[in-house]
Amino acid sequence: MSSSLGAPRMHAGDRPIRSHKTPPGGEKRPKPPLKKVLPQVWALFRPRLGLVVGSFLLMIVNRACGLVLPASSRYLIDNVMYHGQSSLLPKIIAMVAAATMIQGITTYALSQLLSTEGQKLIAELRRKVQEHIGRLPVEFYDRNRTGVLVSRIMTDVEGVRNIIGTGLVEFVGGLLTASIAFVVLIRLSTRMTLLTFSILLIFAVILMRAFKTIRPIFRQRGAISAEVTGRLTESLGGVRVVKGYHAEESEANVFAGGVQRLLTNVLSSLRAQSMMTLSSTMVLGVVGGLVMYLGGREHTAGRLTVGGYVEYTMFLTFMIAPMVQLVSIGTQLTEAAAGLDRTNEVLAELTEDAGSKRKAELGTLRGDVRFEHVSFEYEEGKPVLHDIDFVARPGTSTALVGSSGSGKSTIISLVCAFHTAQQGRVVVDGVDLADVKLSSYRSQLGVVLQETFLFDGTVRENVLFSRPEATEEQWREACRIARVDEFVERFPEGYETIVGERGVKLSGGQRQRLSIARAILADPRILILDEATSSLDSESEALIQEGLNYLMRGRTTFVIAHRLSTIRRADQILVVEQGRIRERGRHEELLAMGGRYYELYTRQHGVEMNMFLAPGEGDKLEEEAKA
Ligand SMILES: Nc1ncnc2c1ncn2[C@@H]1O[C@H](COP(=O)(O)OP(=O)(O)OP(=O)(O)O)[C@@H](O)[C@H]1O
Repeated sequence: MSSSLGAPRMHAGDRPIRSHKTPPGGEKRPKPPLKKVLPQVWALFRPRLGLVVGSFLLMIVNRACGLVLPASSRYLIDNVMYHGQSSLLPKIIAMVAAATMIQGITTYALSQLLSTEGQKLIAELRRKVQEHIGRLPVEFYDRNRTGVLVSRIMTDVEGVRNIIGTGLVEFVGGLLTASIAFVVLIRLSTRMTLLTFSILLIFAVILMRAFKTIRPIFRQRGAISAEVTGRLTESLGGVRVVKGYHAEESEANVFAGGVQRLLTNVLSSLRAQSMMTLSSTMVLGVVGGLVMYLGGREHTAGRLTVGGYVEYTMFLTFMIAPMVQLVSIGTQLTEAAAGLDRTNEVLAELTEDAGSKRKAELGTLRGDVRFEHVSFEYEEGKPVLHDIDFVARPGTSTALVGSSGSGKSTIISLVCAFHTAQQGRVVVDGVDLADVKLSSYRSQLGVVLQETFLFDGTVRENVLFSRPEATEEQWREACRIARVDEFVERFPEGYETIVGERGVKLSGGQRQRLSIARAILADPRILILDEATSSLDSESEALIQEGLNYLMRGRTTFVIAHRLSTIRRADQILVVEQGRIRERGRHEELLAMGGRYYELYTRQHGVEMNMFLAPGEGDKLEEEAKA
C-alpha cells in the first residue's frame, strides 16, 4: 500500500498542468496570443476601472509637469540671461517649483495607488489559485510536481503587478512623454530631429531584438527555478532516506546541476543586458555628437538660439529615456501576460465538484457502500481493477488483503471518490458516488494512514485539523480515547508542544495515536484505515488497537490490513489479486477454503514470520496451534 492514497506512482511531475497546452519544465513556452491575453487583462481592469482611469489622469498631469523644467530653460537663457528680462526670473522659478511639487505629489499618489492595488491583486490571485488547486482532482496532483504548483501559486501571479501596478501606466506615460517631446523637438528643429530620430529608431529596433532574446531566458529561469526548488524540497523532506542510503553526495550533485543551469541562464541574460548597456551608451554618444554638430551649425546659421539649443537637448533626453523604458516595460508586460495566462490556465482546470453532474447532497450517511461491477484504469488501456463487486453494510468492516500492486489502494481511492470508475458504479446509501457533491460526502469520511500526516504545528492544532470548530471538551475527549493524553502530558508544554514538520519529534506509535484522535474527533461515517506494516512494541500496539477498536465501532470501515487481529475481526475479507477479487469471506471460512488466502496466510510458515502478524500476536497463534 502506498503511504498516501492515490499518491503519484510515477514521477509525473515533469508532465504539464495540461498536457496539450504546456510543454515540460525547461522548454520554451509558446507566447500566448494577444487575442487570448487581452480579454484576461481586461478582466483584471474591469473591477478597478475607476482607479485605472484616475491614475491615467494623474499620470497626464504628472508628465505635463515634468516638461515644465525643460520648456522653461529656453526662456531663462534667451530672455533672462541674453536679453536681461529679469522680471521673468521669479515667474519662471515659481512655475518650475510649482510644477516640480505637483510632479512629486502625483508621483507619490500614483505609486501608492497602483502599487498597493497591484500587491492586493497579487494576494487575491494567490488566494484564488491556491484555493482552486486545492479543489482539483487527485489526477491533477499526479500530473504536476509540487515545486511547479508552488511556483504557479507564488511566482506566476507576481507579474500582474506590472499590469495593474505601475507597469502599464508607466508604459502609457512614457509613450505620452515621448510623443510630446517629439512634437516639441520637431518644432525646434525639424532637420535635427528627423536625423536623430532615425538613429534612435534603429537603436529601438536593436533593443527590441535584444529583449526578444532575453525574454525566453527569463521564462526558462522560472521553470528551472521551480524544478530546482521542487527537488530541493523533496530531498530536504526525505533527509532520513537520503542519509540512510548515504545519498548526500548524489543529492548534492543533483542540486549542483540545477544551480549550474540557473547560473548559465543568469549569465546568458547578463551578457545580453551588458550588450544592451554598451550599445545604448554608444548610441547616446553618437546622438550627442550629432546634436552638438548640427546644433552648432544651426546656431551659426541663426536658426537656433542658445536657449533653443539647451531646450532641445533637454527635450531630447525626455524622448530617449521613455523610449528605452518603453522597450523594457514592454518586455515586463509580455512576461506578466504570460504569467497571467498560466494562472488562468490553472484556474480553468475543472475542480472535482465542477460540472452539472455532482449535484446530489448526502445527508448523514448510514454507510452502506456497494461496488457494482467496477472496472478502473489510471491510464487508458491499462486496466487496474476488473469487475469489482461487493457490499459493505453499514457499520461493518471490510479488510482488503492481497499482494503488492494488486489494487487495494485503488479500491480505497474509489471509496474516497478520488477517482471515478470507468465502468460500473460505486454506490453509497443508494446514491452513485459519481453524482455526489463531494463536500457533502468527504466531510463524513475519515482516514488514518500508516504514514501519519502531521503539520508543523502544536499537538492541539494537529488534532483539531479534522474539525477545527470542535470544543476543547471534544478534542480532549478524543485525545483521551486515543491515549494521546498519556504522552502529551509528559511534555512540558502539553498540547501546545510543536510536533515538528511531519511530526518527527513524535515516535511512530505516538503519531498513530494522534492520527486516531484526529479521526475520532472527525466522527466519520466511513472510515479508511491503512494499517502500518512496521512493527511497534507490543505496548504501543495494544494502545493503538484499543483506539482503533473504539474508532471502528459503528462505522463502515475499509482497512488495508496487515494485522491478524484486524483481519480476524473483519466482517468480510476481500482477497484482491491482479485487480480482481479472488476470494471473499471471513477469516475462518477463507482458511478452510485452502485457497489464495490460506497461501498468503501460511506462506511464510513460521508463525513469527507471518505477514499478518503484529507484535504479540504470534504467542496467541502458537497457543491456538498447540490447542
Ligand atoms: N496514480 C497512478 N497512476 C497510474 N497507475 C497507478 C497509480 N496508482 C497506482 N497505479 C497502478 O495501479 C496498480 C494497483 O496499485 P495499488 O496502489 O492499488 O496497489 P496496492 O494493492 O495498494 O499495492 P501496495 O500494497 O503495494 O500498496 C499498480 O499496478 C500501480 O502501479
